[in-house]
Amino acid sequence: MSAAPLRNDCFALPPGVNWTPLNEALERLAARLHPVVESAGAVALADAVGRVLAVDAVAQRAHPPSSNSAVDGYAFLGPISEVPTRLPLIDGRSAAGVPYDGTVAAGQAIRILTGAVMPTGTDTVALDEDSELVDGGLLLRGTLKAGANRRKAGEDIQVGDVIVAAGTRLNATHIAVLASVGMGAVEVYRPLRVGVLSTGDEVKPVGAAVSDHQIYDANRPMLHALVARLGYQVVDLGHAMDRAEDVQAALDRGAEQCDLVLTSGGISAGDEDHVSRVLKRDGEISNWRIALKPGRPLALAMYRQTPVVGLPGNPVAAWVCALRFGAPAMSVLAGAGWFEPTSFMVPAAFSKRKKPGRSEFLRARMVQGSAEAFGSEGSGRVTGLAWSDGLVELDEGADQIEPGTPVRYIPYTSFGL
Ligand SMILES: Nc1nc2c(c(=O)[nH]1)N[C@H]1C(S)=C(S)[C@@H](COP(=O)(O)OP(=O)(O)OC[C@H]3O[C@@H](n4cnc5c(N)ncnc54)[C@H](O)[C@@H]3O)O[C@H]1N2
Ligand code: MOO
Repeated sequence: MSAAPLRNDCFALPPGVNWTPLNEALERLAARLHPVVESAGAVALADAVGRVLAVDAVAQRAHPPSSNSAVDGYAFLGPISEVPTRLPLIDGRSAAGVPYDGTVAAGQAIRILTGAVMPTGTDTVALDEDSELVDGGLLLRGTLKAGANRRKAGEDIQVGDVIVAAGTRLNATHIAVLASVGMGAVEVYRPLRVGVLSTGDEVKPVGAAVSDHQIYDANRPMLHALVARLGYQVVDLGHAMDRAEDVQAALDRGAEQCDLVLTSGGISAGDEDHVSRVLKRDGEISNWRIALKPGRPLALAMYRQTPVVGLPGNPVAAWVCALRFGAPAMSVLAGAGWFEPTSFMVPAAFSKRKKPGRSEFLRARMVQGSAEAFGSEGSGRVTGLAWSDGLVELDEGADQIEPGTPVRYIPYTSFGL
């Protein structure tokens, strides 16, 4: 079954909306999107990491499947309330994978190893370290509650439990849970196909011969790496010159091959901003004027039924917008739902005067519990990207930041990186 496409007017702004606060813009975007991928059927667990679960995974087996010992020691019927207590040891033992198939009478004990099934008649285990063996019997000098050191059957997972919910992007921890109940395959969505397009007459691909008036394309490799790391299928739409035909041809390919297209550059109101122009002419574009630095010019458009996120050309602005808007948007389209990145209030290790009335993102990194900010806020300074391990998000109201002022730090890992 194929998923419904987004509506053409899905990014339209209400009349009269001018500068939109960041949080409002994010809420509005979250509300406009829905999943566009369909189930890809079952994939083997070994191939499932990074994929998004399409249906709830329901346990067909309990975990643990039977009561077993958490420790190496001696099993018997508890409790032990009077000390010292002597219990005769029976001949036999229960080991992991080799259960004891007899019954242990009340008042007797049996050797047991970690992970071994509790023999019939036992419910309690004394640790080796708390046990003394005297004349072939077990001598206990401490009391023990009934059930001590025993893991009950099904205490972790019961048959019928939803162990991983639909919409979860599977990581190693989910794989462990699924494997623990023997699920060898899971039903996942097909990966989201994300097109990446660079624009601009001055932009040349890495490897090309360049003159001083030209720059290497940093955004496309950056966005490729980001999209791939987030678990999506990258579709390289290449680079378009500042000509409507070029941009249109690239967007046409994007609309045919992708669920979403990320472009960079050419979206402000300049003479050569052909991305905006083509999207306006042949699609439905909405220039979201977000009260945000960097990343003011963010264009959201529908082009031949395909959403297009027009990122600013400056690499730092493209990065910030791709993370803060792009990553949660792609997550919704891919079936994994919108997310707000986990953030931490930490003391600033820097001073800054900020214009109130807009949100700002600084490239930041944590050093000894405080957030340092990159020395320059220039949106073309790519070195600050690699220097940083996250962003500091300053809200609209913030004005003067001093060392020690609490600021919101968002590690890059919070975006799924
Ligand atoms: N009069 C105004 N001019 C500008 C404004 C404004 O509000 N009024 N905003 C500035 C801001 S902020 C940004 S960000 C840029 C955004 O403009 P575009 O998205 O149209 O981007 P371009 O003009 O095409 O490029 C901006 C900058 O980035 C470089 N670039 C572009 N693509 C790449 C790439 N793939 N790899 C590396 N660098 C790239 C490009 O050479 C420019 O230097 O507009 C400002 N102007
Ligand atoms: O989006 Mo622009 O970079 O604010 O630098």
